[in-house]
Amino acid sequence: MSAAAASPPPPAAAGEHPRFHLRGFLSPETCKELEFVHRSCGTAGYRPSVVSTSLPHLAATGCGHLLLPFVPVRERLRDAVESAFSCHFDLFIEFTGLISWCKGASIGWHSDDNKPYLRQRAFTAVCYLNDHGKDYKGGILQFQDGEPSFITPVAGDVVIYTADNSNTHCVDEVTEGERLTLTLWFTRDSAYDEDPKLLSFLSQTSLNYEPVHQSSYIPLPASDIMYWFAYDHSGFDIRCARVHILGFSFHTSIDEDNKSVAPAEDDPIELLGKPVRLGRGDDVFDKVFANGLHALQVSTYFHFLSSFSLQIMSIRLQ
Ligand SMILES: O=C(O)CCC(=O)C(=O)O
Ligand SMILES: [Fe+2]
Repeated sequence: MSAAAASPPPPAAAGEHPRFHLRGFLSPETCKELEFVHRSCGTAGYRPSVVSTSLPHLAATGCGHLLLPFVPVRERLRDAVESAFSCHFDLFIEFTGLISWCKGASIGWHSDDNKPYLRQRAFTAVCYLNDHGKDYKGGILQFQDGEPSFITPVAGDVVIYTADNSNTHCVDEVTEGERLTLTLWFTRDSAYDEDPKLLSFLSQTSLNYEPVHQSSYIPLPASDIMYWFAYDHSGFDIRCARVHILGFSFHTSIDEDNKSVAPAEDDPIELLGKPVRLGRGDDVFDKVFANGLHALQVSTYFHFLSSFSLQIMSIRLQ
C-alpha cells in the first residue's frame, strides 16, 4: 500500500466563493488502489449511469479489510479542509464514497446542501482518480460564479469547496469512458459522523460471520436493495447489465439439489435475490452464489484482478 503524496496545506479560504484546487494530492498508486476497491465492490449508484462504493457498504458486506486505504486519505482530506476553511478540530466526515460516472452521467446546477436531508453538509472534497481526456470525455466540473470557474479532472487532484449556494456547480455529461472520483462530505454536526456507523457495521459483520468467511477475502452478499434502472419506459437490472459486460450470464437452479439450471433473464429482480450460478458461453460453473449481487461482486473482483495483473506484467516487462 503506498503512502499518499505529501502536499502543503492550502491557504485559508477567503472571498465569496471559497474553493481550492489541490494538485497532486493523491499519489498515482493510491488512485489505483481506490480504483481496485471500486472495481471489486461497486454497486448500484444513487443516480442512473452512476456506480458507487460507500464505506458502510464495504463494512456491511464483510470487506472491512478494503477500508484500510481510505483511512490515511480521509484524515489528510479532513486536515486540508479544516486548514483551508479555518475550522480546526471542528469537522466530522459525513459520507465517503467512490463514484464512477459512466457514459450519460451528469448533474445539473446545484449546491451540495440543497435538500432538507443534506442541510448538515458544510464542505465537499472531490478527489479525481482518473484523467479527463485519457480515460473519458466530458465530465468537467463547472462553478456558476468565482474562480476557478471549472476543473478539468486529473488523477490525484482534489477540489474542496463549501457545500452552500456560494458554490453552485454542475458536472457536464460524460460522453465516453468512465469518470472515477472519491467524494467526501464534511459536517460540523456529530450526529451525522460516518465513523460510528462504520464501527457498528464492522462489529456486526465480525459477530455474525463465521471466521472461515472472514478469512476468504471474497465479498459477502450485500442486502438486496434497488438495482433497477428505469430507462425509456422500461429499464434494466444493473446486476444483469454488469455481469453481461464481463462476459457472464446468471443462471438459477430449477431443482432442489442445484443440478439443473436455467438462464435467469426473465424476472431478474425476483430470481437474482436467490442463489444463482454464473455461466460463460455454453458452460455453467458449479459454484452457487448467495444471490446475483454476490456473483457480480466476485466476477468483478476476478475480472479486475486479471486485468490489473496484466497491467502490472506489461509495466514490469517494459
Ligand atoms: O464529481 C464532481 O466533480 C462533483 C460531483 C458533485 O457535484 C456531487 O456529487 O454533488
Ligand atoms: Fe455537487
